[in-house]
Amino acid sequence: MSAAKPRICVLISGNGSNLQAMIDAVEGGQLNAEIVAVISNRPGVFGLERAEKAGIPAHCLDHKDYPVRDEFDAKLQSLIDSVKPDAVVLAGFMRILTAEFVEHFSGKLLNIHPSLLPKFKGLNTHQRAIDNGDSEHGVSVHFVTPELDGGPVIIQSRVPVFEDDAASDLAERVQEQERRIYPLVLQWFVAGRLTMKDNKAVLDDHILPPQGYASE
Ligand SMILES: Nc1nc2c(c(=O)[nH]1)N[C@@H](CN(C=O)c1ccc(C(=O)N[C@@H](CCC(=O)O)C(=O)O)cc1)CN2
Ligand SMILES: NCC(=O)N[C@@H]1O[C@H](COP(=O)([O-])[O-])[C@@H](O)[C@H]1O
Repeated sequence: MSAAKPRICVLISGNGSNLQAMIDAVEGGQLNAEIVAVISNRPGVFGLERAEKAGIPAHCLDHKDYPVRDEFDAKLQSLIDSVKPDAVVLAGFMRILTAEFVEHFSGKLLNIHPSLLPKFKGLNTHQRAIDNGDSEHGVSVHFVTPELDGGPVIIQSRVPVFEDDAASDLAERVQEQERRIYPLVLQWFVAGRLTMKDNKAVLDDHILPPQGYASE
């Protein structure tokens, strides 16, 4: 009998391009895990269709049904616990999570953020980089902590910003890197090579620098 694979629960809010990269990596053998559930806080998003097409249980927990943030997070936590994940992966998930929720999943809660953290925490990162006149931008994968986008960075990938870039152009360039690095990080995690210790990201027993592992 084959050993059970590490279990990943993915949280989304929209298109699901990062989810699709994970699905493709599982199906292609680059990610040795099982995506056991996809949960969206918004109904009718394409990411839910991607999950259903891949035969993955897809759930919508509409945050609009829970005006109180703590109640939404408690319901979300209970749903996630029911699938017994080894990793909880935020992939375009657009809700700020309460400290209680984050602590409950501490050390196995990851996020991908479309900026070179600590620059541009929060939203609208591509337009902010353009407005700031930056010549370089990128993406960070990090462990999630209660501080919004403040968790220890695991890896970053950089892209150029061109003078005639619109935010959509830059987003496309960044998302090409996202699709490359997130499955890689998840494989590190499910293989037991990546952990969070004392609010630091540790890969193969080496504490990673603030910018994380330097991706080519
Ligand atoms: N406690 C934490 N929660 C979350 C983190 C985190 O690091 N700590 N990462 C974010 C992901 N994220 C950026 O990568 C992010 C998501 C959402 C928001 C935000 O302002 N959300 C608003 C609603 C916005 C909307 O619905 O369009 C809100 O929750 O009120 C900022 C950054 C995930 N959560
Ligand atoms: N603050 C979180 C955030 O902005 N996440 C960003 O949402 C986009 C859509 O993701 P998706 O195509 O995987 O749904 C991605 O670029 C991701 O970095």
